[in-house]
Amino acid sequence: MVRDAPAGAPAGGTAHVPCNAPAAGRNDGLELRDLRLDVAGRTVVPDLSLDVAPGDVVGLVGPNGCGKSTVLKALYRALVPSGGAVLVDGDPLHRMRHRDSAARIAALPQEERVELDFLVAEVVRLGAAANSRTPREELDRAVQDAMARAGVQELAHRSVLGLSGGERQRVLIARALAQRTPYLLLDEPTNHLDLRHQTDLVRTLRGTTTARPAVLMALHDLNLAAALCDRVVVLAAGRVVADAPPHEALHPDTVERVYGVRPVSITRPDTGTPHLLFPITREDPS
Ligand SMILES: Nc1ncnc2c1ncn2[C@@H]1O[C@H](COP(=O)(O)OP(=O)(O)OP(=O)(O)O)[C@@H](O)[C@H]1O
Repeated sequence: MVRDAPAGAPAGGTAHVPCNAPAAGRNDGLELRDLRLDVAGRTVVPDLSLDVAPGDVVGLVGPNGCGKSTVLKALYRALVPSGGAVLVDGDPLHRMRHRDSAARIAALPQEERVELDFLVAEVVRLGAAANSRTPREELDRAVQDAMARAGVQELAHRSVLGLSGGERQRVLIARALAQRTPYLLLDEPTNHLDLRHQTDLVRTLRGTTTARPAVLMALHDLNLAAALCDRVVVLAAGRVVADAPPHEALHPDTVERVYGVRPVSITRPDTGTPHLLFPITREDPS
């Protein structure tokens, strides 16, 4: 893997504190154009194009090893593409200074290790400070607001080293939100989260606001993807198999083709929306 530079601290935008507007004043979204991504001498993503419109919540799903995290790493600049380009509101991401891209894109990497003996509030502040476009007098408010949205206010004065897996994940989500960027990348954001905190995260990401950040996130739970996302992109072996609204992208035929498991689609009695059931049984289905 070619490393571009430290990924930088993550961040995001909030319902109460609007995310910062695009630096160039344009609002074209995130555009991945003919992206080729090589990892350890192997092409993991041969030729990928997709868009994330401002304010959209887009899910990236697919089997283990299909390239979800690799795509996100290229977008948060932990990996330099071997071909193609990423445009952020019309500007080439990989030609920007890191301080400029940190004002536009925040990230929650997968399973990030936190090894420094920092207090929770200090970690969240790293996210707020990573965005040079946030005025200094706004930093405290960005930190408090992000901690409230991620439900970590009571942990503010605890060391991150002593937290449970789910608590640590929420702190890293708060750090991403505190960056107040117009684009937010999340790699498996519900990892380690219990049911209530998963529900809270859905509310946080879907909160009604005109300044909501656009989100691109890798997810394993297809029903969560359907509930959360405006669009779902299904990847298989680094290629886009479907890119459509959830009920279309997650059609049982597509799921079976990509995962080798056929779900049953039912209609949820409470919401009237489709819900996939998977045949996990003790019987051998063959
Ligand atoms: N550091 C590395 N060295 C060698 N191969 C790597 C490295 N990182 C990723 N890969 C390979 O790249 C491919 C894509 O990995 P990636 O992490 O993007 O998959 P993913 O879709 O996010 O998978 P998962 O659902 O398991 O998280 C996999 O085959 C993986 O083994």
